[in-house]
Amino acid sequence: MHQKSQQVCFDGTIALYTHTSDRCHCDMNFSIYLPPQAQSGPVPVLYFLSGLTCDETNFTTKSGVQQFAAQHGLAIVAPDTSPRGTAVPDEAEAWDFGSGAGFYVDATQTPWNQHYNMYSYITQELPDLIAAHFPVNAHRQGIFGHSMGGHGALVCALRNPDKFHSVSAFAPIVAPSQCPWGEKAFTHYLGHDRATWKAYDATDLIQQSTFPTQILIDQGQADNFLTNQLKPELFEAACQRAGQDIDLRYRDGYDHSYYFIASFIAAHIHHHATILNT
Ligand SMILES: N[C@@H](CCC(=O)N[C@@H](CS)C(=O)NCC(=O)O)C(=O)O
Repeated sequence: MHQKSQQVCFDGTIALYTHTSDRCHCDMNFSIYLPPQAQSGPVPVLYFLSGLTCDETNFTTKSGVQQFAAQHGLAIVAPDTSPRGTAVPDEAEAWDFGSGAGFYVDATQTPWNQHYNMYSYITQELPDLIAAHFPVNAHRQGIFGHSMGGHGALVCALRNPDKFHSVSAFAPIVAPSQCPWGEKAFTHYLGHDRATWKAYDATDLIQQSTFPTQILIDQGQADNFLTNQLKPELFEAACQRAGQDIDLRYRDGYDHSYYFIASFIAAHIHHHATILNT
């Protein structure tokens, strides 16, 4: 593991790292914010999964999360959104598939299956690496994300409630099997058999088992992707059928951007801190 940069921020540190991933068979990048409380002992850790076209720096530089992570004493880890590198297959002309669009699945189809193993990277390899090298309490982990990363956060949490105790999302893709972004990605990564998609679809998963703590979702009503890609109403209805506690907040006038995320990041950090710090 190699540290590429480190800077002081709100009396903690924000750093960028690269490491060789066993699961993705390439070098992977992540950022980690350690709050000031980490100087005197392990702190809870919150994973943030970004959306299409992003890398490990979008959330770190645009959301303003550090101020609130410092207040509540949470470490924040933001990984890249896909494997990358000259040996990693990509579709250079597509921004919604390949590099920057790993969709947080373990691909089963060639040529994607060798490197595009983001699900097991996020749920196993990365938390193990973070726990081994940083002052975090691996028994107090949460996860959240934006858009494709909101989908990733919901799936990772719903499938691993023993590992992730809190979950929230900004403008998540809640039903990837029922939207163009998800159908394109899943067809290539997972193949044409839609039965295999269910393990990566939050709206399917919530009908099998609920999550022990409330799911918080913020969604801008001026988001260009709301009606044809994100469809939060599908997840909300499935949660109601399953008896899942969900707080879906529609935000008048907000779009899909990091300005929207920055506007509501404080409430998301508070949500996670309330669960992880008790
Ligand atoms: N490239 C797309 C937009 C992609 C997009 O909105 N990506 C979101 C996540 S789904 C994002 O976070 N982009 C990076 C950024 O705003 O920093 C377009 O031109 O319509």
